[in-house]
Amino acid sequence: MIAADILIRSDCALIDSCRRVVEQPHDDVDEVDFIVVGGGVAGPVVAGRLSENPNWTVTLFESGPEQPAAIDIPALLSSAIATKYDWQYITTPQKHACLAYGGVCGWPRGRLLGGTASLSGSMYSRGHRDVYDGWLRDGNVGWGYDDVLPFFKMSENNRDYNTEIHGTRGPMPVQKPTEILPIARTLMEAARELGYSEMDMSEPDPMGFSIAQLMINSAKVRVTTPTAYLRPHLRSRGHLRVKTNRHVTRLLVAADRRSVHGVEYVDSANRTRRLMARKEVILCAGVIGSAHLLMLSGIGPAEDLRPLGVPVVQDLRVGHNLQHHVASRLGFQLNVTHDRMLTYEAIGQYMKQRSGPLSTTGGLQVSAFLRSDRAGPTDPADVQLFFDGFSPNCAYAQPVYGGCKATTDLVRMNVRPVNVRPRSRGTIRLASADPFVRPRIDPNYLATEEDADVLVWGLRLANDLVHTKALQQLGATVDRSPVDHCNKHTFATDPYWRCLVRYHTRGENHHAGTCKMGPASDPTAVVDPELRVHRVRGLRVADASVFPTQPNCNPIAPVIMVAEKAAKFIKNTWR
Ligand SMILES: Cc1cc2nc3c(=O)[nH]c(=O)nc-3n(C[C@H](O)[C@H](O)[C@H](O)COP(=O)(O)OP(=O)(O)OC[C@H]3O[C@@H](n4cnc5c(N)ncnc54)[C@H](O)[C@@H]3O)c2cc1C
Repeated sequence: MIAADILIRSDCALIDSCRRVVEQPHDDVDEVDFIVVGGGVAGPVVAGRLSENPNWTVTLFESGPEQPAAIDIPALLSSAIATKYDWQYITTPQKHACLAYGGVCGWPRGRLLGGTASLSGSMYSRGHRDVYDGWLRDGNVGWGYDDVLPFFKMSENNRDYNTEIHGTRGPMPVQKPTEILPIARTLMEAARELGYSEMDMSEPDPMGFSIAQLMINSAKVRVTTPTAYLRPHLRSRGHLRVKTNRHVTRLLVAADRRSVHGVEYVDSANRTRRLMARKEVILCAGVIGSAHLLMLSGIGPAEDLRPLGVPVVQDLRVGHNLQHHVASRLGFQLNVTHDRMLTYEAIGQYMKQRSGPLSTTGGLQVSAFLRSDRAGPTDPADVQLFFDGFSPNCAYAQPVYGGCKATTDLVRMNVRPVNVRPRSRGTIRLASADPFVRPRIDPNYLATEEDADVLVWGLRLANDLVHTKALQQLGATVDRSPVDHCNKHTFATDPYWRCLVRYHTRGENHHAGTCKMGPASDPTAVVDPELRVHRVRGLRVADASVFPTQPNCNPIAPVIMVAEKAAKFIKNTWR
């Protein structure tokens, strides 16, 4: 990755390497209008939009550093996982899942500009319209599908579709890969054989298979929100400041406990500092970070905060309602030799022609939204499928994808069924009043039998896919090598799949819900439908933590939509 980073930085036309944030060692102001905490997906959107008003001063704090430029190369999408750019969270031991790993599953989360999207597959999808209509039914006025659609379109510059549901003038480029790999065509053929049709993953009721649209530009460079919303303005907007390597440790709450007027943070020289906000603080620190900061500041469940000596500002259900898509996987092998190696030639080919092994996301070019046998005939999809493999060897990090061995052997792939409408709910709880002690993350995976059933259905389908004529022509064979704990069951029977999902569980990196949005009448709500923290002035939350129920899709597009709406609310409040 270092070689790729150096080369890519030498080409400013290719990538934003010449407009990267330069770290400022000193902070010279004590007060601004708006403080945005977290430079992941949502933070750059909020900061970028607020700074459109030249009269407002805006500071964005990000705990981690700038993105290394090489992360934007499609095939290196997950290369920062398990590095210093990853918070590397782990769950508490689970009773019903992750059993092959002592009940503990890993949670990669980005600690750098671009946040977790910097580690992501860049897939663009929005989820079923009923998810948003459900938010509206629960009292979130202004959040039904017809209300949120304009905010999806506002951010989108779709280069494949110019229809009424897509935007074509927003800052985020969205398109299918220009070079579709033969394996992606084969997977689509396999899906057709099983009777599935092709869809646009952003339809209001997405169902079927698709060559996924990505947040990628025509130069085959992945685009995250700092690139789209911040970097173009860093030079021209002196009132917008992006401060990397600044970890916010708590909110500054007024003596009457009814308003927030700034933040305390630790800078890269380990100095504790304060910045005051004349107007608002907006938390965009993600499902873990935003909940953690609220609880450290006394906004959270009183019964958890008091024993830790944290004075209670507001007793709100922060950290509850944690939702997480959950997955398992079926491995298979193709009778095809691995030709997608991570070499200097591959880097050269990418730099000169934007082609070759580095230019694509491999098997992740294909995805699917499907109804399992647990879903009703008109229900939203409850299964999403991903395909791992056909990426340069070792471009993915070890802990997530199970080891890395440079090889020219036969290609190995995974089909990954994901339960995207899990019923189980978990918690994030404060473990200490010390801001550097991580909170306790309990996703409570597969607490209901229905959640496991959905994955069992997904594994059966994965097995059927591998046995289609299309994949058999490539000599596909399912990996039956012994799987710890499940060998006592006959392969491909329901007891075997049931064992696999509970032992070889994987969190699917899509988290939500720890600062739930809901009206004042909802005792579990943390923010109101304008994203203001209930009963606390000057404080909003805008990121995946506010989703009352998780969209049944990849969450980056819904997070951007939330951030666009947040900016609109704030502009309306202070105009
Ligand atoms: C491997 C992987 C693949 C994925 N693939 C896809 C995909 O293809 N498509 C898709 O739509 N989604 C994907 N996702 C999910 C997606 O990346 C997340 O849902 C999304 O990034 C959440 O956005 P956010 O703004 O809520 O949080 P984040 O992106 O996590 O941003 C939070 C930011 O806040 C910072 N922060 C936290 N605490 C503090 C603090 N105290 N002070 C200062 N800064 C702080 C963090 O460092 C981080 O930069 C993937 C995730 C992973 C891990």
